[in-house]
Amino acid sequence: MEILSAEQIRAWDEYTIQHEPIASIDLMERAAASCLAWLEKQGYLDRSFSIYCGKGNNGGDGLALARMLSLLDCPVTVHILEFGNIGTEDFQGNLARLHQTPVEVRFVQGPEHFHPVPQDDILIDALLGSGLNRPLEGVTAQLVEHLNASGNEIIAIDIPSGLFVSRSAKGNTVIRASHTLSFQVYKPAFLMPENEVWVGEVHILDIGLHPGFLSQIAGEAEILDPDIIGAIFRPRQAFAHKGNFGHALLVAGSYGKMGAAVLAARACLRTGSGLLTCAIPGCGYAILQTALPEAMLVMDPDEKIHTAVPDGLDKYSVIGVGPGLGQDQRTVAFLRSLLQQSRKPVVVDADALNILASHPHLLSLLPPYSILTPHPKEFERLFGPSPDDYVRVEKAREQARKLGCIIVLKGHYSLIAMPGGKSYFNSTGNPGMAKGGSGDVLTGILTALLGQSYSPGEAALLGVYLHGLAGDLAADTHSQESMLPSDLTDHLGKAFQIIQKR
Ligand SMILES: NC(=O)C1=CN([C@@H]2O[C@H](COP(=O)(O)OP(=O)(O)OC[C@H]3O[C@@H](n4cnc5c(N)ncnc54)[C@H](O)[C@@H]3O)[C@@H](O)[C@H]2O)[C@@H](O)CC1
Ligand SMILES: Nc1ncnc2c1ncn2[C@@H]1O[C@H](COP(=O)(O)OP(=O)(O)O)[C@@H](O)[C@H]1O
Ligand SMILES: [K+]
Repeated sequence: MEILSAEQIRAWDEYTIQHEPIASIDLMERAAASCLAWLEKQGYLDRSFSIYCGKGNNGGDGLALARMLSLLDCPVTVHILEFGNIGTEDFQGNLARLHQTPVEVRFVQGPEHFHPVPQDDILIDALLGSGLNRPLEGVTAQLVEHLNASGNEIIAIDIPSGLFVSRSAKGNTVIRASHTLSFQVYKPAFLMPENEVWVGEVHILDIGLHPGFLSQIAGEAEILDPDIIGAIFRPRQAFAHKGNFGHALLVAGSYGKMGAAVLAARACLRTGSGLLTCAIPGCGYAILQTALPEAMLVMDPDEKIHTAVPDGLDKYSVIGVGPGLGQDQRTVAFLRSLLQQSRKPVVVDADALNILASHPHLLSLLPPYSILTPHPKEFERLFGPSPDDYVRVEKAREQARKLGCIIVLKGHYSLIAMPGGKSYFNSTGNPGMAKGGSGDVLTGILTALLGQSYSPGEAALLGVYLHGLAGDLAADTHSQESMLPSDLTDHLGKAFQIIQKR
C-alpha cells in the first residue's frame, strides 16, 4: 500500500473526480459514509456525538457525518469553528443539507462559545485535515485544548487536527484522538513514533479512489503488505539440495554475550539456511555445540573476543556480523579486515554498527547492498542526532543512497530504505518484541535469506516482515508481556506457512 503526501492525495481525489467521474461532494459523501460504517461496526451508534467542524473539506466530512448520524436517530450537536471565511463549496453544500435535519448547529467565534462537553458524548474532530498549513494558534488552539482536556473519547476524521501530513508537529497543539479514521492510504504522520499520542489507532477506510492514478505516480514509500511479500517469497523446488540455500557465516558472540550468537544462529537455521557456520571466540564452543547441533563452528584463537578473520571467506554465500560482538580494540581491527575481505553484501548489526559509528572511515568498506539494521540509538551513533522522526527517516533514506546500502531503521514500523531511493515501512510486529535479543533474531533471519536466492532488497523486505509476523504469532501464543525473543524463532515456521498460503 502506497504512502502518499497531502498533495498526492489531493491529486488522487481530483483524478477520481475526473475519471470516475464523480462530483466532489459525492466523494465527500462516500468518505462520511465510510466513517459512519466504521462507527456502526464498532458499536458506537448507541452513543451521542459532538462534532467539531472547520470550514474546509475536513469540516465538510464532519457535517455529512452529522447528517447521516441524525438520520439514524443518534443525538448529534455540531460546532462550527468560525475562521472568517464562508468555507469550501462542499462545506457549504453539506451545511445546507444539514439544515434540512433537526441537528443543532452552534458557531464558535471565541472561548465564550466553548460549551462544556457533555460527559458521555463521543467527540468527532473534523476541524482541520490534510489542508493544515501552519501550527494551530488562537481560538483554534484553545478549542483543541478544551476538547483534549474534556477527557472524552475523540475520533479524528482523516488526521487529528493540528498534525501535519508530512512534517513534524512537535511542540504544537494537536487533537489527542483515540482513533483516526483516514481514507484510502497511510499518511507519513501515522508511521512516526512521535505522533503515537495524537493519532491513537489508525483505520484506513476504502473510499474507492480511482486505481488508475497509482500507475501515474512514482511512489517513494510503501507499507509492506502481504501482496508485496507474496511476490517475493519463493517456495522450495522439489529437487532442491542444501547447496541451493546458501552457506551462512554468522560472526557473533563474546564472553558474557554468547546468547546473542545462539539467538541469531537459531533464527538463521529456522529461516532455511542450507548450512550455517558460526564464528565465535573459544568460550562459546560448548554453548553453541550444545544449543545448536545443526551449526558448524570456526573458533577464534582468543577465548573471549573476535580477533582473527576465519580462513576462506569466499566459501560462504553470506556473512552476518554484529550480535554480541563487543567493541574491543582488537575486534575493531577484526571488523576492518572482515569488511576488507568481504566481496558480497554483509548483514551488519549491533556492536558491528557501534564500531562503525566510532570508526566512521570503516563505512566506506561496506560491500554494496549490505544490510545495516540500526535501532534508533545505533542510528544516532552512526549518523548523528535528528530533531524529529521525519528528519531521521529522511536521513536514513539519504544514507542508504550515499552508502549504496540497505538501511533497516528498526521500530514499530521499521523503515527499510533502499539505495535506489524507494523505502518501505513494515506492517508486522508488536511491542512484545521490545526486548533484548529480538534484534539478534532479525540478524539471523536476514543472513539466512541473503544467503539464499533472494536479492538484498528482497531479503530485507521478506526478513523484516517475517520477523514481525513471527512476533505477532508469538504474542498470540504467549502475550506481548511474556513472549521472548527465542519465541520469535519458534514461530517462524508458522509465519512461513502463512506467507506461503497467501
Ligand atoms: N475530494 C476531496 O478532496 C476529499 C477530501 N476529503 C477531506 O478534505 C480534507 C482536506 O480538505 P481541505 O483541503 O479543505 O483542508 P482542511 O479541511 O484541512 O482545511 C484547510 C483550510 O484551513 C486553513 N488552515 C490551514 N491551517 C490552518 C490553521 N492552522 N488554522 C486555521 N486555518 C488553517 C487553510 O488555509 C484552508 O483554508 C481531508 O482532510 C479530508 O477530510 C474527504 O472528503 C475525501 C474527499
Ligand atoms: N513496539 C514495537 N513494535 C514492533 N516491533 C518492535 C517494537 N519494539 C521493538 N520491535 C522490533 O524488535 C526488534 C528489536 O531490535 P533491537 O532494538 O536491535 O533489539 P536487540 O536489543 O535485541 O538487539 C526490532 O526488529 C524492532 O523493529
Ligand atoms: K481532523
